[in-house]
Amino acid sequence: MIRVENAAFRFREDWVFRGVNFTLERGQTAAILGPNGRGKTTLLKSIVGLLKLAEGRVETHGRIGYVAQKNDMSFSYRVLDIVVMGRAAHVGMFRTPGIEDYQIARLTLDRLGIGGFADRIYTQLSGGERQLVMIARALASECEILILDEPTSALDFSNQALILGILGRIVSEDGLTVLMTTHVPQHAQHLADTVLLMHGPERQDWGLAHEMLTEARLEALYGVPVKALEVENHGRTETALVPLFS
Ligand SMILES: Nc1ncnc2c1ncn2[C@@H]1O[C@H](COP(=O)(O)OP(=O)(O)OP(=O)(O)O)[C@@H](O)[C@H]1O
Repeated sequence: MIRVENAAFRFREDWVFRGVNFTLERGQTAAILGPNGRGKTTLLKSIVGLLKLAEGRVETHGRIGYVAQKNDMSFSYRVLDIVVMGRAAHVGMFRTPGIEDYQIARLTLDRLGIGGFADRIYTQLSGGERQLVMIARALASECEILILDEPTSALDFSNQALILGILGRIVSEDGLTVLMTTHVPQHAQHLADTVLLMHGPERQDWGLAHEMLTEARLEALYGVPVKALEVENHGRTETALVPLFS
């Protein structure tokens, strides 16, 4: 569970956001959308405790796994060792990871379909491959809350589908609570129960995904026309949200 009450943050005198309120229940998924620079990353960092709110409070129940937007690790670690780092909370101080930690790390890589990366050097992977490894590291921590900052931004269509599928599965199978940012309304529509639209420092709209992800609300958010098109997907009728560029 994540509860955010009256949260506000500022860099020097500039408010990034004020009066953010929402409660994300255990086992639910929420997506945060908004134009660049509206404070999505800052809000996530405030929730995981990397930044301190100027006002308000955050309450979380359960271990948090956090996947940051940028993961420019410069050390030439093996992928398996990076994923094992996700086990830190289970390993304890002044101890080294054991066989079970390595087994869990390997199983997590397999679950993401990247078991073959285990012995590769992280810095030699592509941006999308690194993103998958960072998600594996967070999942290996056996977290109860997974917080992801644009988890699909560097991924091709096939890996977007893979990650959306995995996130959907871990919510239904493991009961994880997931909070993610995205610039793709379609991804929010696919995964999220609830959505936070960050318009600007004083305006954030929180509500059920189908109430937030509408043509009118997305047009107001991004300032470009958005069309909701009905499409067939595996026998189901879905709405595809498409921005129109002039
Ligand atoms: N360390 C910092 N010092 C001062 N201002 C900052 C700092 N980090 C971020 N900001 C500013 O805070 C605002 C919010 O940034 P943030 O990265 O949270 O936005 P975002 O919505 O995640 O953007 P994007 O979609 O581009 O990732 C921006 O105006 C940014 O310039």
